[in-house]
Amino acid sequence: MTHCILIGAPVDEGQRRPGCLMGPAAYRVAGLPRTLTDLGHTVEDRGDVVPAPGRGQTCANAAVHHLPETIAWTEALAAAASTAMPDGLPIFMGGDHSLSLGTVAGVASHADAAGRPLFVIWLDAHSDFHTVETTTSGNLHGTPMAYAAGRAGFDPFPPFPAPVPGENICMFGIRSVDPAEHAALAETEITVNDMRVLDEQGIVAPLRAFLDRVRAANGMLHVSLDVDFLDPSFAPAVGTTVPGGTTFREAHLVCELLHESGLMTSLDLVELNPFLDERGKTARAMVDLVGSLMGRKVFDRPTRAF
Ligand SMILES: NC(=[NH2+])NCCC[C@H](N)C(=O)O
Ligand SMILES: [Mn+2]
Ligand SMILES: [Mn+2]
Repeated sequence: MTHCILIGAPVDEGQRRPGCLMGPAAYRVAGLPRTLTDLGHTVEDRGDVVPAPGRGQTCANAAVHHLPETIAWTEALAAAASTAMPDGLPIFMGGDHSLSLGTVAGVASHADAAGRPLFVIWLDAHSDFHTVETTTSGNLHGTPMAYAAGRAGFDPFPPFPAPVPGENICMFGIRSVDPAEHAALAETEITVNDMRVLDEQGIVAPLRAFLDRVRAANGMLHVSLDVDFLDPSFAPAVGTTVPGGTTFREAHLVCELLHESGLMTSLDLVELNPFLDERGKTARAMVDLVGSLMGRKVFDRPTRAF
């Protein structure tokens, strides 16, 4: 039994397709709280985070939009995350992926204070490894992984509290990487399990290899699940669809293995844009995946000893 803390993060400023701000409401309507209580967990809904007004920060990259608002979200969500961590498992209901600038910062400062290493698994079509200086779209939802890894180029932001070492980061499902991200990733120890790796090796071996490392280090594990990790055929409600995503079964297998590991300590659900959905099917698919992440299975089998 886990105490689940729902935190709404209606962030829309990190991209240009309005609608992600409706995400937290869609998760509630699609039955996220009930799914968790049916699995025997307790649920506390802390409502939606409200950021302070933006303070007018600027940067040299003219493409960047909504910088002050995104910094305000980052500060508010980092505070909400570090406050929630000692109380249970925070589940951040987004909101676009720029919300992870804040959630991972808050989780990282908690892990640092607890003296435990933080690991991050990034379930996404994109690497989100731009900085404020390198993004060409100017959409800051393309930057949170670089911020968490401690890349330079985030001057207007608060310094990231305890940068996550590249060895502790695993990207999964990747199939869209911009040239500047590619060059920067090549300089890191980050594991990039792109779709080619998953096509060749399947889900289980690469995921278990990472989870074994988290366990061996007694690490905390932040899971960041972007809707576009999923194939758009069953999860269309996202502004940045990329064909060739994980199938329904592959995505559930990822979630089942994460649950079996018992390692997840915080979760982001990001990029759901209910305005682009078809009768709530993507919201429901995401809620079902959280069910698998939190212990729903078809049959109980003895879990593999890690
Ligand atoms: N969280 C996301 N969906 N990110 C998509 C980023 C796409 C592209 N790399 C950009 O920077 O604009
Ligand atoms: Mn993303
Ligand atoms: Mn993405």
